[in-house]
Amino acid sequence: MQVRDVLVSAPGKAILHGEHAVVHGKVALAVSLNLRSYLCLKATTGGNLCVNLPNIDTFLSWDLSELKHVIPPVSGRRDELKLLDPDLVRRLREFVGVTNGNLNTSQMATLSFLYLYLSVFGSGELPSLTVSVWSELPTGAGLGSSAAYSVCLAAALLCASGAISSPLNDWDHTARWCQEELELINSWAFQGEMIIHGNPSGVDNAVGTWGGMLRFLAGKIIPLSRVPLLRILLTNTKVPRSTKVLVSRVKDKINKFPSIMAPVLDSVDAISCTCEKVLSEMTSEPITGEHYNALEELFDINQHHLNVMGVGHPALDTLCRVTLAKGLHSKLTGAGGGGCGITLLRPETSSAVVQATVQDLKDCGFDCWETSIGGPARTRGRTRERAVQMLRIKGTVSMVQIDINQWKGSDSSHLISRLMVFC
Ligand SMILES: Nc1ncnc2c1ncn2[C@@H]1O[C@H](COP(=O)(O)OP(=O)(O)OP(=O)(O)O)[C@@H](O)[C@H]1O
Ligand SMILES: C[C@@](O)(CCO)CC(=O)[O-]
Ligand SMILES: [Mg+2]
Repeated sequence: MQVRDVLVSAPGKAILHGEHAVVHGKVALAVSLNLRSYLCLKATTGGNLCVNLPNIDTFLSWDLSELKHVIPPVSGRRDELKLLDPDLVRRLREFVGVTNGNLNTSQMATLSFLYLYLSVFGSGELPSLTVSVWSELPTGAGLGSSAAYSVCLAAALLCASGAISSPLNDWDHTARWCQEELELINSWAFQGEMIIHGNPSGVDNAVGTWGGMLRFLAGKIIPLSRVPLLRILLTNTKVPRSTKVLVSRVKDKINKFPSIMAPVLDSVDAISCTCEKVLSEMTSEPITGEHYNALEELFDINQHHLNVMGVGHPALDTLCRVTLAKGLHSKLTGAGGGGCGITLLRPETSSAVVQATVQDLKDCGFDCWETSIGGPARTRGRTRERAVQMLRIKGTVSMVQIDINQWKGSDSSHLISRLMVFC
């Protein structure tokens, strides 16, 4: 089978409000980050499937003749993408040698890769490929690394199989797919997330696919086009955690104390809706200190709720305390239990205060960096450099032209060069 070489990229995300509650049908607000994952897929002739995942030290190769036996006898192309094919999952778990018990980092990534590969190509001839994924995102830290990985896999495999087009745009050296193709990528990425998370809401893969800021409610995705550009600090406490474990911990708590937890989830829902309203006001009227006061208070209230849900961590408490000492407000982002937190910076926050806060957080052993989220949706009518920069911020899943020279001088050139080592 003839497949095309593909290089794709998808962004990570930060959740402003609604993590965990969104799994239980409440509103979440999430936004893409200018940190991305990159995937290079190359057709080969060796009759095998190779995967290189340098972020998690995983380098594997299988004979296609062995892999063919994993495909269930009645497997065909599935249009219902809301559930996993249990037979294929069971066979793959046997194939990777984990029939029961939890999968480790490498096994989860491998299983979701093989699941998507066999689902996309399983009804025809299996192509010989090398797939390499490299990410700027910390793995398993709350910034949507699993979703960016799944979105890249879905986009590249669908594109290589011819199920979606491979549009390329000379103007900014990236290309995006049409709405229908993005929906297909998103639903396949959701399958990858199901293998990694167990019970994902779908918010992370939606941001990885569409980028920008989204309101997500029970699978319904509403892009928020009118949002202000916000300065934030992202802090990685470096405490390892697993989204799957944390999501199931919250579920257990809800089952144990339904009447106590239901109002907490309702309150988080109201926080997301209130935040959305404040953000919208900030684009339609002059921004005042009151807007920032409200955003800060919403961070504080939500952080308390997340502690009540049992997904806090002493390192996250430290983050909140250290930033508050400088007058800044923080909350965890993503699944919590460690991982990353987000700190809101006000327009008047001086660079001296930012630098001192970053230093204090680094002194706690954390990684910390300033970035921005939100901002206007348009990327047209800008210089190429500005467009590339905006794309990294707004960041839909996109196809990237493989000619590295064209990226010289852009932020991404060194990343793509590193990725090419594996291609
Ligand atoms: N660059 C990568 N290469 C291979 N696998 C990855 C990569 N990034 C993430 N993964 C897979 O995703 C898993 C981490 O997913 P998890 O959902 O726990 O964290 P996250 O997505 O970073 O955080 P959150 O879901 O809170 O946003 C890893 O154990 C690994 O299996
Ligand atoms: C914790 C969670 O709400 C967000 C993880 O980034 C899980 C999910 O929505 O799938
Ligand atoms: Mg995840």
